[in-house]
Amino acid sequence: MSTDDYKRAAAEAALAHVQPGMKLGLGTGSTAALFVELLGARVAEGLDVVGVPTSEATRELAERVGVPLTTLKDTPELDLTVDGADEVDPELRLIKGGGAALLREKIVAFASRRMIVIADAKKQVPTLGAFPLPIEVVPFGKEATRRAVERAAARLGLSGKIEIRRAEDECPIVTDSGHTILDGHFGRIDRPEELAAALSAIPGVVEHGLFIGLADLALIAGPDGVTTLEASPASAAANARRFA
Ligand SMILES: O=C(CO)[C@H](O)[C@H](O)COP(=O)(O)O
Repeated sequence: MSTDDYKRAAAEAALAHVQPGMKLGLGTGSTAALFVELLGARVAEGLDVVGVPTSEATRELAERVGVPLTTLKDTPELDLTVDGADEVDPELRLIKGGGAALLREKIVAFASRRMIVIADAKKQVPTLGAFPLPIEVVPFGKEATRRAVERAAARLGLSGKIEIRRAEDECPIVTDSGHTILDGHFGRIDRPEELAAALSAIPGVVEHGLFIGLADLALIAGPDGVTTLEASPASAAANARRFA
């Protein structure tokens, strides 16, 4: 089976968690796109759900395959978000943002009672950081912000280039919310919580791609089938407290 087959298997497994009447967060990326397509087929068969897309790309896809959409303005609390990830560690901490949608992805995940991550087995890692960490920054002062990120990372013993993500024409890419992405090539992030806090404290950093305490379940598809990883009871309880 190919990686795409595994992505599809993970997306199919997530469909089993969708109940009629649910308000869903719809992730971004190739794996999440497969989920949206499968969801569209179920909607065509009569499934009644509504979704909030985490990017313009997902909005366009959902419209094309017939998934009814809403907004966080009209539907500020969601039942379940299904999204992909660039890396998943054993504690269900994630790196996301390879598709530059991390800001909306995190807002939507945070507005959801549950988040299910769908991924092929290559995304499963013992320690986060081999995938460059996306950091969304305001374009104003981006070089100063890049240097501040570099210093904050160095204080945590992290080195490695921090690069402005560029399109093929060499211009900085622009996210759906009009921001720039920095990619931190840290190699290994031993203390993601500390890095997350340090990044969040930098003016100009809008959001970072460390998703900690958001995922409740990961459905990881590989040669041995789909493996289900669950968040620790403490993490699940912290997630639930968001709506208490
Ligand atoms: O975070 C993301 C987009 O911002 C994606 O979920 C992540 O990049 C995984 O994408 P794919 O399923 O294509 O491997």
